Amino acid sequence: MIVTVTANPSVDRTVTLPGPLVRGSVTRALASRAEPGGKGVNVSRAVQMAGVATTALLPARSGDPLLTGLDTVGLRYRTVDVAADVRSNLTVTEPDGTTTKLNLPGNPMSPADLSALTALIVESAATASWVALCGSLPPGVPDSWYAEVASLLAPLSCRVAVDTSGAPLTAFRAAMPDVAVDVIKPNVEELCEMTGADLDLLERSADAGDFGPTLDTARSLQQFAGCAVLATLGAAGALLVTAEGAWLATPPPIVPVSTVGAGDATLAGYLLATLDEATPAERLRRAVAYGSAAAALAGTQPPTPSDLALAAVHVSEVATHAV
Ligand SMILES: O=P(O)(O)OC[C@@]1(O)O[C@H](CO)[C@@H](O)[C@@H]1O
Repeated sequence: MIVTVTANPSVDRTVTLPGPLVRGSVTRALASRAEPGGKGVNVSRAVQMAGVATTALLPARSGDPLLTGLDTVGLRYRTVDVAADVRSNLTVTEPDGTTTKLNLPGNPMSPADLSALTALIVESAATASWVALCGSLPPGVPDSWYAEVASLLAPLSCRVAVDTSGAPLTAFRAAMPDVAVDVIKPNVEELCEMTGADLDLLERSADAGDFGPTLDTARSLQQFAGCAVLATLGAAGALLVTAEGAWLATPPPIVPVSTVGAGDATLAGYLLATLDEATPAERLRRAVAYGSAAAALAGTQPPTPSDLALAAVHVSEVATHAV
């Protein structure tokens, strides 16, 4: 059972444009779609499509359109009943796959609702092999909350994954290595936020085909935090650094349609592969196959196993040096 936590879920509205987005003008859009979203929800949806048991934990009032969406796709969830509607996040996609996202802060969460969500996580974790803590935190939730939850989960037998950004990520970084998790999934910007590495340098090197500085940065985070680091590299793929080694994976060429949820699919692929006791290289292969399959789908759709081009993902073991 993979349990996901989305403290700040969303209804994802995607608008498809016929051409490039022109700021300050009226554009006649081609189509729109609305889907249940939020990072943990997306992870759960991909896990569910793979036929593996999953429960998404989230705050939402009974009857919320997000829950109606989850009922439609048959995703199992447990909620803390809150007063306000779940936020809507807007995505605008252009024909070349350029994806622009406008995310709202979410509704303030009361201390009582937060305590109820924390208790629900601990209760659900008792039967979980993984608990994935995903996404931003709504107003009212302290930035340190993920670290608190991870500490509560530490004595349990479940493994813990963290995928967040901004202030909650900074707070989580400050709590490490005392607060231990099993895997953390930063993108390159987040990797730099966590390590103080020079984003410009990493990006310039990557553009020149040299992932060495990114790998070394991920190694230093892995050594500091003691957990696996699954770092996403956008269209270039992802890398995995563990105590045993480091691997770089590049995806097959795809026609990008919407990158929303690609990172969540990547995490889902990684978690699913661990349930099969796959080697680190194969975990990374599955992660990258999931991420690139998600980017080729419209809106926030989760990929299914039949969407994966596993054999076309190139995985190689690479050397790293701590920085
Ligand atoms: O505002 P957050 O919590 O950082 O991200 C929320 C979000 O952008 O993440 C998912 C894609 O990863 C979307 O379903 C959702 O709209």
